Amino acid sequence: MYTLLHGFYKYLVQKDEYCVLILGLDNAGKTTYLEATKTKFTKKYKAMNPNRITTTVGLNIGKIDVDGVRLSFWDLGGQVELQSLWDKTNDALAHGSLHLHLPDSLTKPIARPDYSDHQTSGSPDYRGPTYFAECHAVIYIVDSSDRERISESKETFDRMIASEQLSGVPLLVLANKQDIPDCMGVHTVKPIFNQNAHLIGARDIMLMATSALTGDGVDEGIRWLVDCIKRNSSERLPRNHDENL
Ligand SMILES: Nc1nc2c(ncn2[C@@H]2O[C@H](COP(=O)(O)OP(=O)(O)OP(=O)(O)O)[C@@H](O)[C@H]2O)c(=O)[nH]1
Ligand SMILES: [Mg+2]
Repeated sequence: MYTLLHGFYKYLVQKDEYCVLILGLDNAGKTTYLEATKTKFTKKYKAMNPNRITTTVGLNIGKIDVDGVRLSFWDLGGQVELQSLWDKTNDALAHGSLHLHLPDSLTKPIARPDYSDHQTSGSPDYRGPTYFAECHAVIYIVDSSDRERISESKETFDRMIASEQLSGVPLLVLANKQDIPDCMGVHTVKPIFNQNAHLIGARDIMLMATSALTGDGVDEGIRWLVDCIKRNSSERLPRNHDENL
């Protein structure tokens, strides 16, 4: 009886939880965007001063509730030597199966969602689920003011979407830093990211303008993504999906 009532209570109050990876080159504005998103969707959230945001070595996590679901964001560092972690798991670091020249802080396990359900302790080869396999959507952030690195950003994007583990996952590409005069507008960034469209496959994809610094475009992007995640939820079930309910 208790189990039944508890299950019913959970059904009433528990929100479906989905994970969103925030990726892009270093300096694209990922962490600033995560702060802007938390500010937009969390009442009384005290945003961090953008000047105090430093380059990410490891992972930042943030949660928001929007349109009846909970989104958990994983904001990973974009520096070249950190990109190889995008399709890995923290457990690979913990087991020493990666041999990268990384700062000490990264050779220790970094904070990330609790995957204890999936752990099979004792196996040195255990790799666990990867960020790519576990996420429900990807936000890819582009620095629209950096013409010199736009092709590097596109190449990195192509490598990312070629991953089988991301197939069918909705993608929101953000042409960020639109507040900077003379930045590339959507009409310039879009055709660049539309090249090699065959790699994109069958999935929802949208390119939008945004400024993580002013918050412009944050709301629209997140609401679009939530609609796509909900539509795709029979393919990628929410994290807290309970088959007994
Ligand atoms: N003008 C302007 N500056 C921005 C915007 N978004 C981010 N920045 C600046 O760009 C720089 C890098 O921002 P971060 O958020 O740290 O970039 P990141 O993508 O997280 O970088 P890594 O953690 O190294 O991967 C900072 O100086 C930010 O203030 C924006 O929309 N407009
Ligand atoms: Mg960062």
